[in-house]
Parts: sequence; C-alpha cells; structure tokens
Amino acid sequence: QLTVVQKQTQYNQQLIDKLNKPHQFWETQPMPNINELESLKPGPIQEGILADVRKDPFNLISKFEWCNVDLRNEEQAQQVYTLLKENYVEDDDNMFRFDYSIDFLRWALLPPGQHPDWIVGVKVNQKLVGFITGIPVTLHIENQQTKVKMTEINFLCVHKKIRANRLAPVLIKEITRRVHIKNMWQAVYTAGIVVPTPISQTRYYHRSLNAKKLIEVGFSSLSARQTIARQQKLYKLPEEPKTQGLRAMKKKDVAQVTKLLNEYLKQFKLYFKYTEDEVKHWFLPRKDVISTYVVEKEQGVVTDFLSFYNLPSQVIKNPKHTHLRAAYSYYNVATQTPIVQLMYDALILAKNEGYDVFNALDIMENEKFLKELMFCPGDGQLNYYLYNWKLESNMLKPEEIGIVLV
Ligand SMILES: CNCCCN(C)c1ncc(F)c(N2CC(C(=O)NCc3cnc4ccccn34)C2)n1
Repeated sequence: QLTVVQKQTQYNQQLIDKLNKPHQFWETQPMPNINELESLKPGPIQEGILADVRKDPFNLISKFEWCNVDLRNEEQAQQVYTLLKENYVEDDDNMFRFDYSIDFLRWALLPPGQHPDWIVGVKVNQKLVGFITGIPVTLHIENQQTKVKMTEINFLCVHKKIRANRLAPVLIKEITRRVHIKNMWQAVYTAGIVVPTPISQTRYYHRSLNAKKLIEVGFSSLSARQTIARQQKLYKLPEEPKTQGLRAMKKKDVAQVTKLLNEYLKQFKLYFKYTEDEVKHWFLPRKDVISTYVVEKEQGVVTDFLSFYNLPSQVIKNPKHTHLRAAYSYYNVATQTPIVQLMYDALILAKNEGYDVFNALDIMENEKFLKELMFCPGDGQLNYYLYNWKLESNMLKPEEIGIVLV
C-alpha cells in the first residue's frame, strides 16, 4: 500500500503530466487532430496490417489480470453490475449515477455475432476493477457505397479507488488489439466528454413525466413564479395513447419492422443495417429494458413504430428517492402517423410504464417533436466518435446521425 506521501507525490506527477500533454494518449491514436482535418482524404486513416497485431495481451501492472467476462454467468454479471453501479458515469454535480441493470447489460452486450473476448475485464484478487466492451456492427458511412464492419465500444469504467493509474488507456489499447486481431480497423463510440475529435456533438433533451419527483430529486428546479402544482398541470398527459392500432411489438412483426427500419435509416449519414435476427434482439420488448410499440393498420400492415429503453439513475444522496426512472428514445419510424403524434403517444406509454422523465437526443428527426412536446434542453452533451476513419465532411450535424448507442 502506498503511503499518503507517495500517493500525493504520484497524484502531483499525474497532474504535471496532464498539464504538459493533456491529450498524450489520444495523440497516439489515429484520430484526425484539428489541422489534419483539412489534409486527410476520406476513409481509413491508417491501413491495418494483420501481421503487425500483437498476439498477446498488453502488459498490466502487477496483481492486475485480464479476464473475459461471461455475462450469462450470474456471478460475473453481478460483478459487472456492481462495478458500474458504483463507478460509472455521473452528472457534473455528482447527484446521479447510471444504474444499468443486468438484464439491460445482457441486451446491450450479447447481440447476434458477439465475440466473448470483447467483454473485457481487469481483476485484482478476483475483484473486478476495470471494464470495457465492444460489439460487432456494420456501419454505413455518408453514402450507400461504404459499409464498414467495425466495433461499437462502450462501458469503459475504472473503479474510483484506482483512477490515475493510467488503466483506462490500457483498456482501450487492449480492446483495440482484440478488434484488430479480427481484421477490423474502425470503431464507433460516444462520450459525454470531449477528446480528439468528435464527428458530431449532440445534445440531450428531457420531457418531464413526473414533475413532482424531478423537483424532489433535483433533476428540475422551480423558478420564482413556478409551483409544483403548476408544473404538474403543464406536463399532464392523457391516460391513453391516441393512435389507432398502437400495440406492443410481437415476434410476428419482425419482418415488417426490419423493412421499415432499414428503409427509414437510409436518409442519414451514419446508420446500421439490421438483419431480422438483429431486429429480434434489439426491438422485441424486454421488461424493464426495451419497449417497442407498432402501429398496425387494416390487414395487419405495420406502418410505424416507436421504441425507448430503460436506464435508471441512482440518486446519490436524497432522503426520499433512491432512483430516477428515465426512458431514453431509441428508434422511431413514422411513415403514416405524424411523428409528433407518435412521440406524444410514446410519452403517454412511458408515463404509464412508470417513468419520471423521457430523454431524447437531437439526432435523426427528433428536432421535429422536441419543442412541440415540451422537451427542455439538458446540460448533457453526447459526442459521437469514429476511430480511424476520416469523414468527407469534418463534422456531421446531429440530424445526420442515425445511430443510438445505449
Ligand atoms: C453510450 N453511452 C452514452 C449513453 C450514456 N448516457 C445515457 C449519457 N451519457 C452522457 C450524458 F450526459 C447523458 N445524459 C443524459 C442526460 C441526463 O439525464 N443528465 C442528468 C443525469 C441523470 N442521470 C445521469 C447519470 C449520468 C450523467 C447524467 N445524468 C445527460 N447520458
């Protein structure tokens, strides 16, 4: 165990390093820095050479060990759940921390074609202290011609007690190595922070469903002229959705939903193409994880669908509430129903499922309903990143983004 003085010295040294070379790690990565943005041609920045990929894992400081986490194993899933629940993303005021459930993590990380060695953990004395994940995706970039098999990176987390050990860059390098070894050379990820170089900067919007609770947990605040009663009245919703034929998605809808979704996403500059198997995985309803509702017209024709996922936040210190129940807009395809009406029904359905707030990014067509349905802009920015790929246009507008990462 380091003495207090040694710890302080180590910490001071880290600070000095950061001040001298803030993005030391990121400058070693194939991400265009500001002045390269002009000179690089669109496409891969570095050609990947399989023969050059290290065959063995990166070195870890002593007592730290790599492990592949098997989320189907209850005990290992519990370890991941607890690490994230206690050490994952918090808001800037440290009032909330995401509380991804085990069922959610299995949904998010065990899609068709998953690679077991892409669920990466670091253990010390059998205790999980670090985590990072990848899932295989096929990303369509800027036009139909280019579709790239790559990885979607998520859930980078280091235990609070062992931060400033530079473990995060090693986790990133190791999962990069495990992706390269499968002859894949690109990645897509998002983050609330800004590191070199976002391809798009999107913003979160929030629609109050339970005004009283949002004020009690400190998510919303009342201005001088507002009262809780006024807020409740302002955000009140009808008991039942309005759209005829709206019902929970079932297995029999998979083929139609797949067609609707793939056709709809083509309008964006960044989007995934889904097989029916993938639609089954990502959209069939799972209690407390993903809700999908379809609009079925005469003769069983599905013309629209809406979907939102469940991501509660732990309220860190609050006498009355332990959790904030948040629904996050996922993919919504409106071909016959006006999108404002479809999303108004989404709010009603989420309210009836017990959610306190409905969150949406300003991506895809969301701008068309955010204001009209009384969403408020949040403080949360979500930046999208593409690893080892130069876009034709340096930045994409939020409405050109057709992918949602959970
Ligand atoms: C791939 N992964 C990205 C998704 C992770 N997601 C959902 C996320 N990434 C960064 C954010 F900025 C963010 N925000 C939702 C908005 C919000 O609700 N802000 C208040 C709040 C309530 N609970 C929390 C927990 C953590 C941070 C802010 N929180 C801001 N969401």
